[in-house]
Amino acid sequence: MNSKLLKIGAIGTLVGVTAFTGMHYFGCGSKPIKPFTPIEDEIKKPKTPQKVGIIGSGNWGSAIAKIVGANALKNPDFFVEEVKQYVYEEEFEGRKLTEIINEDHMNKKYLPGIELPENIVADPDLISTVKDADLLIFVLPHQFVPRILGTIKGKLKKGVRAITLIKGVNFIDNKLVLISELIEKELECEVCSLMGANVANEVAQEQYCETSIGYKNVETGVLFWKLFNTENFEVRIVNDVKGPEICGALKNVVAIGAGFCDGVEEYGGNTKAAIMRVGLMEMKQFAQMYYPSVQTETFFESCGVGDLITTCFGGRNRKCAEAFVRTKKSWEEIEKDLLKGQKLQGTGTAIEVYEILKNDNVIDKFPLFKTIYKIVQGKLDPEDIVRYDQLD
Ligand SMILES: NC(=O)c1ccc[n+]([C@@H]2O[C@H](COP(=O)([O-])OP(=O)(O)OC[C@H]3O[C@@H](n4cnc5c(N)ncnc54)[C@H](O)[C@@H]3O)[C@@H](O)[C@H]2O)c1
Ligand SMILES: O=P(O)(O)OC[C@H](O)CO
Repeated sequence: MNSKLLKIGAIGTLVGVTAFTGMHYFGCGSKPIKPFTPIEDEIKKPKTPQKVGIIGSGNWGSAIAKIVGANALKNPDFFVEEVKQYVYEEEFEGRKLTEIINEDHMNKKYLPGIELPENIVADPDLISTVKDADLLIFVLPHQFVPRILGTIKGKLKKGVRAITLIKGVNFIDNKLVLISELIEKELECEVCSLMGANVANEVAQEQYCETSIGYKNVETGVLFWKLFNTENFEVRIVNDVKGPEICGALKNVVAIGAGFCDGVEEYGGNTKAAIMRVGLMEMKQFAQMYYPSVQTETFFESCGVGDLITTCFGGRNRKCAEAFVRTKKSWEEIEKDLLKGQKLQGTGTAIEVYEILKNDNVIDKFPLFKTIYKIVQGKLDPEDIVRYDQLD
């Protein structure tokens, strides 16, 4: 990875956007602010150090705990040292997972081999994890979110702010509902999003990468930047919460299509590139159809094209979809065999997205999403992935 080149590019962009966002800490009217990297020395300290709570402790939850724990330790004026992490309790190798994390400082089930900072405290009690938190990080498979929100509703500190790292959407009462919308409605709090080209194991190994934080109020976006940004995990912030979130969910569907492509002998890199290009177009069309405020720039950030590329080459969705073609096993068996307790998100999202589009009578405008859904359901063959525009 030529990180030097990337950094020179980032500095150039910074010089450009600093002029544009010169007033970013003072507010700048209703016009969206272009994506930018905050200037560390200009970041205002919060009145009191903020207590952080993490909800989720899977593969990504653990990788992010490593970053957040280290940044909390490094910035005592901004954050309380102890960071609690809600862990869905289970036994692993004859011990409780919370005990393993707190004694060995490693999540041996979901992120083996990576040391966690000692200020990360695993807690099997959801309420005790969140009740004193000023900043809440949601990082768990999207199917568990409604139950979690029901449990913590009404039990949080006044003024709590949240960020979602969850790549998924909900289909509730025949309507598309984003995770950020669900959190905002249930908890009545401000919500940001963090999405990017971030395969958890690579982030945890401190390989250089970028990510995007979507914010509504710039002060909150900048505070979360401080919590997540590191030398090897470079965050840019975008004045668009929903755009990154929709990209994060939909790229999982395209990744399933890319995996189908990898599983069919006759298809190679060019074929996969075609699926990715059309997938990106459908992602943008979907996002802007449902949320016209989603900005075109968002698709050129790490959360857009960056994440699409990494996920179609190195992600779990891609891997499982390839295995679906090659082994002919069920999705449940593949998830169990290949992911060892981690959760496959793209198949569920392919179904949810299809139901939303079908319900709104616009499914024919999304031929690739429709074809991926049908292959997931066994109604079309994987070879049909390239015939997305010729099928009913
Ligand atoms: N893993 C990655 O590389 C990666 C990177 C970026 C974003 N994401 C996204 O982050 C989110 C979380 O993914 P992850 O990789 O941390 O999780 P994961 O796939 O490792 O999922 C397993 C997690 O689910 C928990 N769980 C199982 N049953 C549960 C239940 N009934 N209630 C509550 N929790 C339960 C497990 O304890 C574990 O923490 C997903 O939306 C994913 O798309 C993942
Ligand atoms: O492994 P996947 O397919 O869930 O993708 C992981 C990340 O979302 C890549 O950014």
